[in-house]
Amino acid sequence: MNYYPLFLNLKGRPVVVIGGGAVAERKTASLLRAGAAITVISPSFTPRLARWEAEKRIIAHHRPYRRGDLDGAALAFAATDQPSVNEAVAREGRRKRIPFNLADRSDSDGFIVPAVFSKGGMTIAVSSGGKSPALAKRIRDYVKDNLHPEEQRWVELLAQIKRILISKKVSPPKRRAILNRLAESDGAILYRKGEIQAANTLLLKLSGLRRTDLSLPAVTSLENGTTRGKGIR
Ligand SMILES: C[C@@]1(CC(=O)O)C2=NC(=C\c3[nH]c(c(CCC(=O)O)c3CC(=O)O)Cc3[nH]c(c(CC(=O)O)c3CCC(=O)O)/C=C3\N/C(=C\2)[C@@H](CCC(=O)O)[C@]3(C)CC(=O)O)/[C@H]1CCC(=O)O
Ligand SMILES: NC(=O)c1ccc[n+]([C@@H]2O[C@H](COP(=O)([O-])OP(=O)(O)OC[C@H]3O[C@@H](n4cnc5c(N)ncnc54)[C@H](O)[C@@H]3O)[C@@H](O)[C@H]2O)c1
Repeated sequence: MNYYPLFLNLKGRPVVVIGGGAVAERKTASLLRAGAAITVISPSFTPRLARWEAEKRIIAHHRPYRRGDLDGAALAFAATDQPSVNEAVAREGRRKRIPFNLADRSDSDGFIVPAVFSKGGMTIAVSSGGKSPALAKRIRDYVKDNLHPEEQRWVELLAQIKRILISKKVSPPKRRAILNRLAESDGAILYRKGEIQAANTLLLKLSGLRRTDLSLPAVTSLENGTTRGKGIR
């Protein structure tokens, strides 16, 4: 199945999780990271879910799912060990046009959740489309292990440059060309090796910006990290 990948802003949005076991706990953990307003409904809860309830990080209803539980939800997750209950949640989602996730199906007509790694401004999401979640997890771990911390600084730097180019009203095609050139360059590798001067020269050359344009905190903060040298001036 070719699912459509996207990144949702769930900050403050109501999300319902049906089930209180290991899988519900994992889905809830990632929903908490996204800042969703989470209600978990289940007769039993893992210790971690119970702790989140005690800490008021989630709302918990200690009872089985019943029709109507999805009312007002932006998203719903069915993660019980009862296929008939999960299917009932899906039916309610379909009827009310609330996107739903079925944890016990690999060919869901709802949405599926990828294996995710997120740090700094970069998120890596890997999906096998339901074929092998274990493999998606392994590939995510491989990318994670090979993503150098300097890459995360590089993202911040490119974000700064993008904002400067927009504020200077550089035309969109020119902006795109500059930012693609920078993303494809060896800049991150040079910073990683501590070759700050060479990296700065490359960055200024490719961006077409002047040194004075880049006297921004996120850029100069390169001086404070693992890299040595004088940073950008
Ligand atoms: C990525 C991750 C995200 C998350 O859940 O947060 C996720 N599963 C993870 C782990 C994992 N899941 C399973 C194993 C055991 C090994 C294996 O089976 O491979 C492991 C590995 C482990 O536990 O170590 C078993 C399993 N999973 C599903 C079924 C039903 C079925 O296949 O029929 C069964 C059989 C149940 C049974 O045997 O009864 C179904 C789904 N699991 C998905 C996502 C969606 C597809 C994503 C995709 O393919 O891209 C989908 C379709 C629906 C959904 O849940 O969204 C998360 C990584 C967590 C992390 O980040 O570390
Ligand atoms: N998607 C995945 O990543 C993945 C991974 C492993 C297993 N699974 C599937 O997900 C299911 C759940 O896995 P688990 O390890 O969390 O199981 P679990 O046994 O730890 O938890 C099941 C939870 O469902 C709750 N529940 C049972 N009936 C309910 C009802 N009527 N209303 C609300 N909650 C109810 C139980 O109280 C319990 O909290 C498995 O049966 C399996 O099919 C999915």
